[in-house]
Amino acid sequence: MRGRSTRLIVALDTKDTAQAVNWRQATAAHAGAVKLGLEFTYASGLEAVRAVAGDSPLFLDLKLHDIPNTVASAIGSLAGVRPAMLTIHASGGRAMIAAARAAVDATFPAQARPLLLGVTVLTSMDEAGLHEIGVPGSVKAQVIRLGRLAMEAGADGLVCSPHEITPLRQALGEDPVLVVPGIRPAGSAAGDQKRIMTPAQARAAGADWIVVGRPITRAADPAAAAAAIAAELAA
Ligand SMILES: O=c1ccn([C@@H]2O[C@H](COP(=O)(O)O)[C@@H](O)[C@H]2O)c(=O)[nH]1
Repeated sequence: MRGRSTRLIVALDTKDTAQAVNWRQATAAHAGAVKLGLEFTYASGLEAVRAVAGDSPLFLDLKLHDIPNTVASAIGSLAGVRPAMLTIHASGGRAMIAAARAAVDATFPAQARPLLLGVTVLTSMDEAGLHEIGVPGSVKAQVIRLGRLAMEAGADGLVCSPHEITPLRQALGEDPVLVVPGIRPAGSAAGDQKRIMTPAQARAAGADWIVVGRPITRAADPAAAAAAIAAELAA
């Protein structure tokens, strides 16, 4: 068991600003950060992202994936958003990750620099899905391959499923910050997620952060759902 605690990020996946603010306020006592991603940002823009995040640390999950120059320029456009974490796809390759690293360092002052996280294999993919896109072997091997590449090229951490926390720690040690979606409290629907665990299982494996969306935001009482997950993490 690692000495680090596991904190909750609530994924505010909606197009609606008022709804996102409601969820943030309802869950703030139980969450360490909020996630805003493609759905909200495309619908409402970066100014709304900043406004919704308010005082909460912001996990800006835009999963950038393009040529190095374009990714670096996109990061340069995020100065006013002040994220605490931002994501790129590790499959964009070494040069893209290195360009993202340089852009983060150039864009943000040291004391307000977001963690740069490499998304490894999406938690909605299983081995069959991976083979279909031409990647042979296991999900675990691909996550370790991309995780190692991302860390070598300058990432601060990785996005992975709970199933790869232990293999990543064995391969890369304690340095990478591991942000872990694919979390489902016992009894909640998996939906499109393929590689899932409960909050307690992800904590036991050593997640730094878990990312939870629909089990909270689609619950009849989002505040109670977030409180239950926070209690599971603290138990
Ligand atoms: O591999 C990944 C990377 C990011 N996500 C994001 O996490 C949340 C999960 O939401 P749920 O509703 O709890 O499934 C969502 O915002 C994804 O974009 C991920 O699931 N998997």
